[in-house]
Amino acid sequence: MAESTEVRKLVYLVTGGCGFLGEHVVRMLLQREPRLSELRVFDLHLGPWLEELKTGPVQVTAIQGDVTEAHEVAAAVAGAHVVIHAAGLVDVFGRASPKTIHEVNVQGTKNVIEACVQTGTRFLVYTSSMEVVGPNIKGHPFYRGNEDTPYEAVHKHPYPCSKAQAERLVLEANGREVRGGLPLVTCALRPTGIYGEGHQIMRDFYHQGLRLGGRLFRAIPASVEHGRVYVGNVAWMHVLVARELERRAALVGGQVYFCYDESPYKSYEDFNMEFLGPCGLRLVETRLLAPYWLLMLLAFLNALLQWLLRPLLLYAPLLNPYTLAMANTTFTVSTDKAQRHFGYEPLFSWEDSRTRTIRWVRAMEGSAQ
Ligand SMILES: NC(=O)c1ccc[n+]([C@@H]2O[C@H](COP(=O)([O-])OP(=O)(O)OC[C@H]3O[C@@H](n4cnc5c(N)ncnc54)[C@H](O)[C@@H]3O)[C@@H](O)[C@H]2O)c1
Ligand SMILES: CC(C)[C@@H](O)CC[C@@H](C)[C@H]1CC[C@H]2[C@@H]3[C@H](O)C=C4C[C@@H](O)CC[C@]4(C)[C@H]3CC[C@]12C
Repeated sequence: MAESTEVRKLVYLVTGGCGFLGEHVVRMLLQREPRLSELRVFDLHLGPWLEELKTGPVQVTAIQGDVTEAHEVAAAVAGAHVVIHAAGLVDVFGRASPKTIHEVNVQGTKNVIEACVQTGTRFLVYTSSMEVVGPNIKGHPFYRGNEDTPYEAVHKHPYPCSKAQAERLVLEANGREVRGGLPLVTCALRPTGIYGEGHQIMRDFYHQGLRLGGRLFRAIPASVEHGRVYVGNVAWMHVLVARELERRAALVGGQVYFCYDESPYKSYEDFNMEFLGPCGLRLVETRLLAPYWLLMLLAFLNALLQWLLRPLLLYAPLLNPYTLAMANTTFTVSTDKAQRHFGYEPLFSWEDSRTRTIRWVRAMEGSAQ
């Protein structure tokens, strides 16, 4: 941890700083980056909780803005030493159009890169995703793979396509000359499925279970492993790599890093039950009730219903052909690249991550009663 006597001179910008991950990154920076003089939080939707952060030694500047608007991004980036670009449209449920997903995730990232080049900001950390790699459209498993594991990363869904395009733009921008003549240093972090306080999908599963009398019905075999990572450790990896980008530019610049921790390798549903079980929900085995062909039929019916109802209302259930295929394909990582390159070690143990997440779900339970 950097010395607390260090001079406060750095300006950081976090785009998407009011999102699930973004809020944890903002709070982690305020706790663990003593060189901060100003922290700019840029988001389409600012959270009221930002106000409570304005009483500390770091100037917290809330900026309501849209990453698809180049001038708004340039104004927010100007004068920043480091940009952590976490803003994005995370949609695999058909809520947003493919065009909008592309505009936010790809054009928005282009705007951030160009703003760094035009204003002279040299360090850019991009929040990419495991989905840049897979699971691919062929359902090929990726079992305990690393950044160099060969894998046919072919996608059709707008979200993984947009994340892959954006990541490529960020990595290709590494080394570009920025205003002032020095090179831009970029890297991309690929978290697996993030969980923890504020995870909307976990909230959706919890409320679905409450509606079904405390039961959730298994749709995925327990044997299918899905990588998960605690949000606090994802935030910590962002803070750490942002700190090391300058000192280790030659090694870290232009690199990608999977982001995971000691969270156990389990199926998506079994992993969720680590938190929902202690909060009173039960996972009902449905091997005989819901064969895979029936789940596929239900998923396609959901997609058809979504299309039919779209002129009237947004129908976006958890189960659709894409989410079923994703959940049904093993995708786990095992790598020490981030540890070797910039000393990443999870800040939160599995036990601590689990306890914190259960505490959060229980707090929801209190609000749901
Ligand atoms: N949640 C996960 O499991 C996961 C896993 C890997 C990577 N990621 C990536 O992490 C990042 C954050 O994801 P999250 O889960 O916190 O999602 P989130 O939706 O909670 O946060 C995204 C934030 O970006 C903001 N945003 C959206 N469009 C914007 C725009 N046009 N201009 C400015 N701000 C905009 C949203 O308001 C939100 O606050 C995303 O880039 C996502 O692809 C998420
Ligand atoms: C209804 C059942 C089939 C249920 O098991 C569906 C689960 C499904 C909603 C999730 C299964 C895998 C999740 C994705 C994965 O964790 C990685 C992701 C990448 C990240 O960048 C964004 C979130 C996500 C796409 C995540 C979304 C929910 C799942 C599809």
